[in-house]
Amino acid sequence: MRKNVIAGNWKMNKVLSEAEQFVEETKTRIPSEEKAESIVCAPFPFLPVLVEKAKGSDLKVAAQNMHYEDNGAFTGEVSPVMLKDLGVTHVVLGHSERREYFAETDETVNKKAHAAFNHNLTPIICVGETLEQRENNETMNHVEAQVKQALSGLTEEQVKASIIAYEPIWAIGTGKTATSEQANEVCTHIRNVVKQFSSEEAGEAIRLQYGGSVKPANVDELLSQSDIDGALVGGASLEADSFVQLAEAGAK
Ligand SMILES: O=C(CO)COP(=O)(O)O
Repeated sequence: MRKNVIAGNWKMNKVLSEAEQFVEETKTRIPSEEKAESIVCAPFPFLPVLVEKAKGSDLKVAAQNMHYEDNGAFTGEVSPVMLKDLGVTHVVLGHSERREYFAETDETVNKKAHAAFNHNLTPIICVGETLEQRENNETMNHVEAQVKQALSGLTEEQVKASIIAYEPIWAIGTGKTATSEQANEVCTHIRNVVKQFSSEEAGEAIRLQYGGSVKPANVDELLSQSDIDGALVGGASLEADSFVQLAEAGAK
């Protein structure tokens, strides 16, 4: 049985005091780690404080991006070495907003996935199609190419440990959720792609999240689907009560 993983992606929101308050309010209310994984993906400046605050609880702290090099002349960037040193456990890679606004490519996502594993960080790799691609029936091919390139060169064990978030771009922040059938159809395809690309076992083990206007009212239906093992949540993860409800849904 794959354990659900519920991750709140705060994007560029909150100030430190609000972030601290969120962790204070949620860390004792989320389900135990044996039942579901609960993660907050916070802006870089909050990470050390949040890791410290979440210590001893089941809440994990993730970064929303990182560079693939360990160190060097990359002004403004943050390395996997720095994240690991802080006690961060997961890192979101290739979010569609980074692909669109910050020139993230499948190639850099792949380099970052390798860098994450080199430093014992679990990557949450985002893939998904635009509305135009969906309307042109290109969803499956597009997502398949993104998945194959992101996972290229990883070992079977690394593929098994990866998390892929399927986030149709047209459903992000729009209030338009993919139907649970639409979401599952793509996740099933991703799982089959991983089975062919890596191994049957890796395809069974890898966890696939859905993201795009997930909220407490639709999360149960999405998580009940055969190939959806969690959610990557933007807007509805910003409030403590809503995040706790989502995390609880992951443990059902
Ligand atoms: O991009 C997302 C999570 O990474 C989804 O955002 P929303 O849940 O706000 O649609």
